[in-house]
Amino acid sequence: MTCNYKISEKIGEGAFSEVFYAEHNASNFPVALKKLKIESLSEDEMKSCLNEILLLQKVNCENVICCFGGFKESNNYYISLEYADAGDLEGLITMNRQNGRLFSERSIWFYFHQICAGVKELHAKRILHRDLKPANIFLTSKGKAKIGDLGLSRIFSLKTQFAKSIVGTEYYLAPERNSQGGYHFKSDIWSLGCILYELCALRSPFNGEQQNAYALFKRIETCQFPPIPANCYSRQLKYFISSCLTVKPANRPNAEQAHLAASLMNKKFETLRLQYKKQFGK
Ligand SMILES: Nc1ncnc2c1ncn2[C@@H]1O[C@H](COP(=O)(O)OP(=O)(O)OP(=O)(O)O)[C@@H](O)[C@H]1O
Repeated sequence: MTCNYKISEKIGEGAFSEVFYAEHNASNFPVALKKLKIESLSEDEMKSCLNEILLLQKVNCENVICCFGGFKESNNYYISLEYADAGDLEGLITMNRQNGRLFSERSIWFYFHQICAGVKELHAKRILHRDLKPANIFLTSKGKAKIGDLGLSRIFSLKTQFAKSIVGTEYYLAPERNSQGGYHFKSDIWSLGCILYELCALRSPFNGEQQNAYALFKRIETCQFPPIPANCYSRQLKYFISSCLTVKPANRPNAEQAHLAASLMNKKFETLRLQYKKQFGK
């Protein structure tokens, strides 16, 4: 695949890539083109990267950013991804925090059940995300939430962990990541719990004021987090958070169970909304 895209402005940058908005030459179809900083990859990492792209192309789910493929051009390697035109969940959470506005429970389940659908699909394909967090949940103007930045995080994980220990954003890591337990499917479920908590509290559960890495690991290991705002959210929502944020991975739900429960809650709140609209006309 050669470069069939008109590349426009840079829309973002990560530790190992720059991302550009681009349009397919023939169809004008918009994509996010991720240009990998190849110099930061060894030959083996590059090989894993290519394998990963093949794997990602097999994922077909409306709640996961689609990977169209990769190509090399003039010593640069690009990955072509579905373009999300409405920012990411972190941006939305920040906006609510700045405006002093909480998400309604209906919006929380609306986004969260979609995120669970994406994780369910990845886990069904035996793919771990490893870096689920609001910044990696992309949004579209049609109201879709899509999990992005996956797969590559597997290759970059060691390097990224190093990068993150510098900037200190390990708030979403499961306790077993800090021990011999290693990372597995239930670690992604822990991260789901962190995201659900953050949608309610507008801050991550383990993001304490002025804490060092040791204090953070301790809080994660002992599962200490402040309660979500009182009297705003249902018992089921609080239960969902605590079942994901459980130190023993075996006690957390799997992705299928999480998706089922979140979809039922979404349906319940959507029905309530429709009933309200019928009664009051708004
Ligand atoms: N599919 C996409 N659609 C729209 N914007 C995107 C897409 N993918 C990435 N971006 C934008 O590009 C930015 C950088 O993304 P990238 O994946 O390179 O790095 P990151 O995930 O932010 O950081 P790091 O890789 O260091 O963890 C994102 O924050 C986002 O603004």
